[in-house]
Amino acid sequence: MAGTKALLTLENFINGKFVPCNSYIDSYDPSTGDVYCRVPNSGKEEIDAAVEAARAAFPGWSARSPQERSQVLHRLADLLEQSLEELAQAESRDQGKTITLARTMDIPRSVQNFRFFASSILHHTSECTQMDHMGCLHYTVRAPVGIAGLISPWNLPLYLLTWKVAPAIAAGNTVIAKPSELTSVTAWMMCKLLERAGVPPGVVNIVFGTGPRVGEALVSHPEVPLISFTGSQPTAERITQLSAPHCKKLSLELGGKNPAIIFEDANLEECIPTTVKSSFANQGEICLCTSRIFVQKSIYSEFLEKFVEATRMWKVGIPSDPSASMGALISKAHLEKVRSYIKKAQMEGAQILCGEGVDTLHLPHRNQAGYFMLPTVITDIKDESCCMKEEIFGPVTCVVPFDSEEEVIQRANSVKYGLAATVWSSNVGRIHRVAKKLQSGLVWTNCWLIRELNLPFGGMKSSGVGREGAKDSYEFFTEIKTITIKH
Ligand SMILES: NC(=O)c1ccc[n+]([C@@H]2O[C@H](COP(=O)([O-])OP(=O)(O)OC[C@H]3O[C@@H](n4cnc5c(N)ncnc54)[C@H](O)[C@@H]3O)[C@@H](O)[C@H]2O)c1
Ligand SMILES: N/C(=C\C=C\C=O)C(=O)O
Repeated sequence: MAGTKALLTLENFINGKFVPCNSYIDSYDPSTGDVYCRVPNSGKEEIDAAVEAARAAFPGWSARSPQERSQVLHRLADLLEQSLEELAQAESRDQGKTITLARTMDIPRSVQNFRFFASSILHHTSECTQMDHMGCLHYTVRAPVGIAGLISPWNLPLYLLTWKVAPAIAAGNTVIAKPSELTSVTAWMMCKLLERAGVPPGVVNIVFGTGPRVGEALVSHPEVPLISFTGSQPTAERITQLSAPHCKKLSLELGGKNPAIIFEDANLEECIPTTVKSSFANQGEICLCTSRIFVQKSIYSEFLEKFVEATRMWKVGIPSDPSASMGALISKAHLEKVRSYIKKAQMEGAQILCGEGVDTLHLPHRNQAGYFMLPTVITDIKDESCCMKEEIFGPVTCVVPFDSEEEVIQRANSVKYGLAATVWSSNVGRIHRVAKKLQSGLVWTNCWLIRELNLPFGGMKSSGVGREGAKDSYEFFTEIKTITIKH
């Protein structure tokens, strides 16, 4: 345990109050490797207190009209926006991402999440059917489920936490959220704004700590009927097991092994910079990042040369450097895991064209122990290699050639995941055909990560269960009832 002097110390937020914890976990600054923060190491006791608060707050909050709840969400969005710079600095320091990404993506999107659900909650309708021959009218009503358990990962901390909190409370639930123990700071900062936004005590409770301890206490609690989880597939398996005895409602947003398919008629001027970004944005730590690039044979050499050149321009720097394209990875353990994949690829005879082990990374003296690595491009690798099958979740991408449309679809689909794919071609017919055949919850063609929040977001196969979005999140965070009136 590090000395506690000058360390930022977080507290749980339960029933509208900050509450200290009996024990704490060290949290590291990824750019230096130094401990800089203490995160509550909560457990069952804290979950019990949060459940009590959420239970007490539920009748009042769920009885408010959608318009009243919407106003509260709008106020929270405004307050987050007023703190944008402070939140961006904190997110960048806590996660290792560049300040530019935190300023332009993470925090603006967190604001947008509240604004979006504040608006969408006002526009849902229900179904009604007539059965005149029986003298009956049938209709549906929806009601909030109750206490929602929300578990989020470390890669887009406030972005993904608010993507769950906003629809859950908009629909009238009360929530207990557990952010990743590796990146808890911005969630704690948001708690400071809740009272001013008009969120009543107990509506949003945030309990910090590790997955096995506080995460499992939340998932196992019999009074939490619903769990919305974003994270890895092995954790999802555990959550599914723990939820099964209670028949909980589950939403699981998991990992990916996302292909980019580049046909010979692709516009390479747009495709190359976008594919560098889709491979290495946020250090490759986005579930939607490209990690398998299939390039049609006739343009393979040209693509590879230009792609490697563009990757070498992708600057790795300290997170606070506004000119950096990539910061530090989340942890020492994760850095080692990512590096181990590169070693395995080398042992299998693959070629590392740039990055780790090939180029030299220059860092300021005080960042030498930070968790940095260069964006790395692997080629001459078999589809069966673990680098082509498993989620690496780091700045590593593999480039391989293909001959035909049919072949590339089969190869792209040959992994257990099915989250996001990109397809590059100027042939509209082909784009529609290929997009339809890919086993992927999301397909971006001639672009990447353009989000339309109204539409379903999520993966198929081992990438998850359920979808998030305006209608999908509303349906998940409510229970439907069919009522029949005989007249
Ligand atoms: N599909 C998506 O939308 C999406 C988005 C972001 C990240 N991800 C995935 O998340 C993973 C990276 O995030 P991670 O390493 O934080 O994932 P993780 O599964 O290790 O942790 C995610 C969250 O679950 C908690 N947790 C861990 N063990 C738990 C347990 N036994 N019970 C309850 N909670 C537990 C963690 O503390 C954390 O809050 C990658 O696989 C990535 O693809 C998916
Ligand atoms: N859930 C979303 C993104 C997930 C990214 C994973 O790392 C979103 O954009 O809504």
